Amino acid sequence: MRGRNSAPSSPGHRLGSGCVEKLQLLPTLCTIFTTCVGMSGRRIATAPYRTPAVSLPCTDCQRGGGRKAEHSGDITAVLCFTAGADTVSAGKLTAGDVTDTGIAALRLVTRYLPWLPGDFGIVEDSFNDAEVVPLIVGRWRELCVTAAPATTQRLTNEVVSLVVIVEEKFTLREVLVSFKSCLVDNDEDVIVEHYLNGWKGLVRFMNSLGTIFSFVSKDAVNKIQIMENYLKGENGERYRTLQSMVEYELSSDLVDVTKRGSHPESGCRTVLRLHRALRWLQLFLEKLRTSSEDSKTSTLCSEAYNDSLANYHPWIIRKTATVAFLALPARNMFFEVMNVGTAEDVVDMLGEAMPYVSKVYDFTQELYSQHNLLDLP
Ligand SMILES: CCCCCCCC/C=C\CCCCCCCC(=O)N[C@@H](COP(=O)(O)O)[C@H](O)/C=C/CCCCCCCCCCCCC
Repeated sequence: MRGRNSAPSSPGHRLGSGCVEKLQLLPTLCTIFTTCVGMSGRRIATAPYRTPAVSLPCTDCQRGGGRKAEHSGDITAVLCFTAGADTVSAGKLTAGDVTDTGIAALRLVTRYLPWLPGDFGIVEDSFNDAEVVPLIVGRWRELCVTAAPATTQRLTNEVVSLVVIVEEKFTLREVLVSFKSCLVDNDEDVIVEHYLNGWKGLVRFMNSLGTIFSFVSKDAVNKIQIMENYLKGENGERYRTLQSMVEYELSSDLVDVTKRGSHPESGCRTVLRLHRALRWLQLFLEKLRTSSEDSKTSTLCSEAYNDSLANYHPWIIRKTATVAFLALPARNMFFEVMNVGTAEDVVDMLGEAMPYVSKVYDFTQELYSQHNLLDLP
């Protein structure tokens, strides 16, 4: 388990080779299968981690009451624990931090700390690699750290820290704002940080649809994390915009151009993967916007996928994605999760958002095309 000062690692690093990553699709396929045929005993809810409000007394910062109002409303909460180590810094938390010890502690907490809001029995299910990664990329806060109420001492001698991570409900508006604000210099450049924020918002949306898409969000989170590591690194300034990133990486020979070699996770390559996914998003959102009330989101999503991302994915991923799309909620429910208002409001907001998403896509496409980067391995 990592402590406060340990460096974050991407899930990809921990998994090792691509083969291992592909193997990880098997549990997803099983989940999809059991969900679809109703054999799992519990269907995946559309918003499994939502709780109505947070009212955590924080004996460390003493701000429990003050934050109560701030956090009222629909939220997503996840508990994480460190055993015998210093507090897990929220910003440094990765899936690797959640161990069997954490799960055991969670069981104890749900039994002994009745003041914790929400149904954490459900959250417990999310304590595995596939689930925790997406949940930590949202906008969350450390609410209650260390020195939890006396009852904590009944947990176990080992558990010394309790971190409560709260994620606010997704709203399409924040994604719109991110994609809008990432365009600079008369739409001639894209700020990487805001671009990633847009993706983080989308990943949160996807997470709220249930665990079935965790294999997708895991990959997206991995790529977001790679880019954030560059931004935080010593050459972070070079990664501030897409233009500067491309210029820097190409001029410093940091891109594997023909086959994967010494730079398998270059910024250029990583953004290219997200960029291709942005095309899918563009097509999907446009289909959603112009769809009729009885349109099937799974069909819209599938069509958008087949016309974009599918061209770059191997058979196993295409099949897995296609089956997962079947679990997408109906159009009205889908719109509801966007948290914008009525269906008309969603359509209006999509109309407002689309030009920005398109501008970001077009700019990136042009930049990559100019530098022959559209086929990076
Ligand atoms: C405003 C709300 C409406 C739309 C909400 C959409 C939310 C979508 C959020 C994230 C989209 C996922 C982005 C996926 C990035 C995939 C990048 C990629 O192609 N990766 C593959 C190649 O990477 P390397 O191996 O070369 O490093 C990787 O192999 C992919 C693995 C995962 C499968 C990706 C399937 C993509 C399906 C996209 C549809 C998501 C469905 C969400 C439904 C709302």
